[in-house]
Amino acid sequence: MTATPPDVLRCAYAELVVTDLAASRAFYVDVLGLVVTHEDSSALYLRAFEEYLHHSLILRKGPTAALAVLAYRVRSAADLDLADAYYRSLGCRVERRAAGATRGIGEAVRVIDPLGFPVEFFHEAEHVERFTQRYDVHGAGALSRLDHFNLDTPDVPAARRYYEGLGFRVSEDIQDDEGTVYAAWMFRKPTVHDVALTGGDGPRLHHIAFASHERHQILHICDHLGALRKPGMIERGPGRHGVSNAFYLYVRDPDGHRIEIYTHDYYTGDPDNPVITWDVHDNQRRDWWGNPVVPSWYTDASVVLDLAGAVAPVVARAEPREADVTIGADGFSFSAGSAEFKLGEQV
Ligand SMILES: O=C1C=CC(S(=O)(=O)O)=CC1(O)O
Ligand SMILES: [Ca+2]
Ligand SMILES: [Fe+2]
Repeated sequence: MTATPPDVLRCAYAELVVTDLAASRAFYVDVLGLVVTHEDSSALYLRAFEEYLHHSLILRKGPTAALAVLAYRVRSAADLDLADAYYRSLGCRVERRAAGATRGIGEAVRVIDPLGFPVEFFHEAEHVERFTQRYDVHGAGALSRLDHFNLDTPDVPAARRYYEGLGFRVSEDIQDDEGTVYAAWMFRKPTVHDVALTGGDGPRLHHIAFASHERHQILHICDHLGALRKPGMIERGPGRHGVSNAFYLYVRDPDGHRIEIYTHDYYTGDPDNPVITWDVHDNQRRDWWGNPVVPSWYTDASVVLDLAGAVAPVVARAEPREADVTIGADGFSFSAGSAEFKLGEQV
């Protein structure tokens, strides 16, 4: 009999290993405006303005830039035993962590999931001041909350089945007419996604996304990076996504970790929420305006650690790669079903 999965509420925090804590602090606090809940010589605990749990991002100093853990909040403490049994039934490495093993987080279950990612499930967490209306401390680029994780994984259908087993539903995906699946977006909270599965060499972290309330906050972050003479930290965008319809920006932190800033997408909470499937050749799927996707967006991602802190081996994607097959918003462009042809940069 299949074990009962934990009741996942949402993506809740990530821990990134960074090689220069001061440089990272300058980026995440001074440019992105995240609030410092706690800091010491080895780590920064950060949150966005609408968040009242201790943190949604930990930056920990270390020798190799990597993802240390992705954490999902579960509905109750009872879900920790369900998580423990569920992952043991899947044959995964499982660790129980006492309250406080991670500052601000209660008892937790940490696993290496079937896709090779370090994932934690927790319920209890320390509450701190929620800065929703502390407009006196919001900067012009204020971020409201953590929105999603995007994961590079070689076999998207297998990853989709694994997350469906956890009760996640698909909101959108990208396929071709041979049935190859290039990416899928899946949710527990009623938005487009808590996790996106991007077909690629993995396990690797493609990005972590924070939501802002307005497009002007995204534009301010771009202007701020320009003022710092650091436009190279802007990797892709600003623009309007086809998938999710969110206004977006991708930036690269001092270690190359990718962070997306993402304005609100759309509500997905009804049981009959329609799934949107995009053709991989539709040049509006990744950018509604048909702008090319920079090659680094397809190639670069952060390695992940195992429970002992070693870098996990990366498995190459066997299926076709999106950047190789599409002439959509990644190079030469045409809109699905139309003769319009727009020359872009060839990948
Ligand atoms: O959050 C996202 C929503 C949409 C897209 S896409 O580039 O429009 O496919 C990418 C993304 O996964 O980062
Ligand atoms: Ca651009
Ligand atoms: Fe994203």
